[in-house]
Amino acid sequence: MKLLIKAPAKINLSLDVLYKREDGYHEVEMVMTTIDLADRIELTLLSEDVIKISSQNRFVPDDQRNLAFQAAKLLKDRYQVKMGVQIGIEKTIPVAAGLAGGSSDAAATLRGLNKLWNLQLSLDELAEIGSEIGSDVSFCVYGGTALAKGRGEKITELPPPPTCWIILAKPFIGVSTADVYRRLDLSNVSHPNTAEMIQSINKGDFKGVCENIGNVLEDVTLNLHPEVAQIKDQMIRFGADAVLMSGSGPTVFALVQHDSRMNRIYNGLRGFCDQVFAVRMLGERHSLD
Ligand SMILES: C[C@](O)(CO)[C@H](O)COP(=O)(O)OP(=O)(O)OC[C@H]1O[C@@H](n2ccc(N)nc2=O)[C@H](O)[C@@H]1O
Ligand SMILES: Nc1ncnc2c1ncn2[C@@H]1O[C@H](COP(=O)(O)OP(=O)(O)OP(=O)(O)O)[C@@H](O)[C@H]1O
Repeated sequence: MKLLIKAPAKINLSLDVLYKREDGYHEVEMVMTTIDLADRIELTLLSEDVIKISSQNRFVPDDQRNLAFQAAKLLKDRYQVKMGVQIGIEKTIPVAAGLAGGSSDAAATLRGLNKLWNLQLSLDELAEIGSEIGSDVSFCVYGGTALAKGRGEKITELPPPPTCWIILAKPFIGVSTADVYRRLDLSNVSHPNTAEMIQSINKGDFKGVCENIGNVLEDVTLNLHPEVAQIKDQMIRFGADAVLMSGSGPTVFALVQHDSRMNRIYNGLRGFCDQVFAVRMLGERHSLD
């Protein structure tokens, strides 16, 4: 038996850090949404008690360091599953880019194995298990649009944001999330207005969404990698309605409603960056069927 599951990337429409916690993590408030840029996970049921993993991408570990492997191991141990699985990962989401690629692969593996191993767990139960793998995994289990609190694992569903294009531009660098959080100086940040962002989404107010996007991690990565600021400037010059870095970066995204401007930004950035994508938001949550 074989299952093919999509693992979509996320962007952070807003990312606020409230304080550093005693456990070393940061207490966050983030508005996140899934986008139509996805890895493909192929799960094949094995009768032997083993987890095998493979990926063509040389930046993706093909052993227990892979977050999808960790997801399978966690489910297997917790529910004493005696069957095995072969996990094949076809990567489209850029790696170490602020788009939660590894987290989404792990979340898709949880959703898929729930079916393949007939575990009959709810999305809430899968999200709780996912939180043990990484802070973004719970959100990726649900997908759609949500407010994420705690260290990222406390999820409240939001309606889909107003329709627009998302143009993603990834510079020729990767970023370590732990390093960016470590360098964050909370005495010197300008906090996004999360409540206004949520209100704008609830009202379907595109202008409000554009006015309230913000990410406290952006300046940290911008200082480390000035090319991120250059990409932002170019997107604004080409007519973006709003521009922000996603997560800990370095990927930058533009929101734009007009097709002609989308084309201008997309064509203007191609060649200048490592990878450029023009995609839509997915809007809806994942279902378990
Ligand atoms: C930047 C974001 O991607 C935004 O969505 C997330 O906050 C990070 O999510 P993630 O990559 O799944 O994070 P994890 O794998 O749990 O943590 C990586 C490292 O980031 C730091 N970290 C992460 C989340 C958080 N709320 N506070 C932190 O300080 C910790 O040093 C941790 O060791
Ligand atoms: N399935 C996977 N896909 C990609 N990277 C993975 C995977 N599993 C583990 N990794 C490791 O995780 C690191 C971060 O990769 P990932 O693409 O998840 O970063 P990210 O998009 O910045 O994550 P986030 O936005 O959640 O902080 C990679 O350098 C890689 O070594």
